[in-house]
Amino acid sequence: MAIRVGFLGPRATFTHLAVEAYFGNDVEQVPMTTIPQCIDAVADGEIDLAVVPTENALEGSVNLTFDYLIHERPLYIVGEIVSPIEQHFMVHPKRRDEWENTTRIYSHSHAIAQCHKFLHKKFKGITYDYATSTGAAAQYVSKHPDEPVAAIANEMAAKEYGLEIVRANIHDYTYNHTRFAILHPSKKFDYRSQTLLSDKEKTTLMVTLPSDQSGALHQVLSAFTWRKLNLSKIESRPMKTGLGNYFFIIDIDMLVDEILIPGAIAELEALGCGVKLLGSYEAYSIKQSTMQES
Ligand SMILES: O=C(O)C(=O)C[C@]1(C(=O)O)C=C[C@@H](O)C=C1
Repeated sequence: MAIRVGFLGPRATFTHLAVEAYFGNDVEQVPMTTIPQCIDAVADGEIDLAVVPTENALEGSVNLTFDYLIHERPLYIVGEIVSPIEQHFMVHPKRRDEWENTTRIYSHSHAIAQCHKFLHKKFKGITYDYATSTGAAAQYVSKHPDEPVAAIANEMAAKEYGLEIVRANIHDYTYNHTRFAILHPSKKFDYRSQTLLSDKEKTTLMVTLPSDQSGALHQVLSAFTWRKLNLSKIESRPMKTGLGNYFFIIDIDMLVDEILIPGAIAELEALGCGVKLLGSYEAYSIKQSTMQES
């Protein structure tokens, strides 16, 4: 039976592109409407793996993903896909010649945030509507040919939903990439991409600090520093238990070994920190596509 992979759908989202690039035709693709639905489905065993966005180079973390994983349904990260993101402005073909009269722009909040410079210049004061994904926005535009609405989405979405790209590559900065996590209920899932090569090994930890202890974060960092463990990310998120209560997501640039990472974790625990392993996995990168700016 094929592996079932859920992802933030519908078809032709960036998450879907990441799934296609990593898994090819090997798996059964299961589009879901929201990130929590993807996480619930894998936690409940309805699918084997879920692929969800975690971080964008221009807009930062996808907070919903980490918040839902930390507070609601704990799962492990068993792999990571890093994909280039090219945002295009698209309308229904009926509105091809009047696209500049658009009065409503529809997309995922992250996609809109990645294109603020273009939107500010071309559509100052316009209304934005937030969709569950860029693909959902494109699907909506295709079903409402008479509304003066445009979507921001990728090239696959324009093809899938029969839309016309009237401005390509509208994201504010050329280096625009998003990370996607592959999630599973246990620490390891035996699958290797046949199409992409792994280019990095990572371990992600969640760390809570002991309350009211001066220099605690400094001590946490030094547990990694003196072991020469390279950190590629440290980010704080609210615990949702009170103002000023935060946890940290820390990415270490290596797989869990027998000595260094267990030693750092033991040191943090001795300091009174809470430490949880969120995953130890390989990261894979997708190459840039070829669409040029119009
Ligand atoms: O809406 C999509 O197409 C998604 O896959 C989600 C998402 C995100 O959550 O950041 C993924 C990549 C882009 O950065 C924009 C949107």
